[in-house]
Amino acid sequence: MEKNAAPKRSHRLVPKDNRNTVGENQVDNFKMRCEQVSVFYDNGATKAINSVSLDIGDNEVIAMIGPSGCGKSTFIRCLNRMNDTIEGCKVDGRIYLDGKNIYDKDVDVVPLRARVGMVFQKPNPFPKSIFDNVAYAPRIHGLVTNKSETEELVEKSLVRAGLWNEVKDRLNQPGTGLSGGQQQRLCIARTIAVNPEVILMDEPCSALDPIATAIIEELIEELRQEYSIAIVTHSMQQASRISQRTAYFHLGDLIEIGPTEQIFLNPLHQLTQDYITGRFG
Ligand SMILES: Nc1ncnc2c1ncn2[C@@H]1O[C@H](COP(=O)(O)OP(=O)(O)OP(=O)(O)O)[C@@H](O)[C@H]1O
Repeated sequence: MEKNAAPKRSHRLVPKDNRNTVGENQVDNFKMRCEQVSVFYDNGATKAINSVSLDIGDNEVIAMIGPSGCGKSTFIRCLNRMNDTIEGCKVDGRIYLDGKNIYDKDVDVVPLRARVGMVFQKPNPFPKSIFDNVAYAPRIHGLVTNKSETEELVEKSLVRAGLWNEVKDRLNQPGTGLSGGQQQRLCIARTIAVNPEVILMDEPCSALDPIATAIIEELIEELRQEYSIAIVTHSMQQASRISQRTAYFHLGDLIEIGPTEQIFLNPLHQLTQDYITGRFG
């Protein structure tokens, strides 16, 4: 597409007042399947997500976009039950990970959050050494039993997060002493150290400069070869650079979902079109 050219349109757009999801919300090779997920805050007084159904595919990056307050973070927090930690928050619907509903009563959230890891907006290393930041969770989950196994896993995770060369000579220094971009890669190393299947990222670059952002984006593309990644981003450029599919949310509704290129070049819904052309957001 020519720079600044208007998206081409070969169809009538679905009107704004129609809040049914348009586009293909399911994929054949899904890792997670969400069915009619609704989320309420304040003991049911506020509905933040309204019956959202979508799949997270194997080895894909799916971007969640939409105006502030539309429910992107609330939605991805459902995928590893992080909303359980918020008092008065209730989640309805079903979310399957490899065929098992993660909201079933017999699901233990500790191993679930290892399988579905999360990287937050603000890098949040533990107040520990770089080494212990990465070693902490594998030790707790019993993935390592001795020093050499731990060293091997820490190195492997830091290599995969693209941080090893920068920190290998100062592993005993505090993680909090790294730059913001390095801290975020440390948090990614910490997440992948427990061998997750899905990685959730909630605006992982919003606190970073453009160079650190570019490094994380390259890393996300590499990680996709091994994991499924769901990322919330405010940056439409970022969504179009790194994701294969995009989900557009508006006031708690999933308005449109589909291949990223289609969402940005040829959206089906008027609300998506308004958002990507900067009419609100
Ligand atoms: N802990 C909470 N308690 C009550 N309401 C909440 C809570 N967290 C979010 N909300 C509300 O739920 C709605 C969705 O918020 P959410 O943070 O998920 O949106 P978002 O799209 O991620 O926003 P942003 O892009 O600004 O981060 C908003 O109306 C918000 O005020």
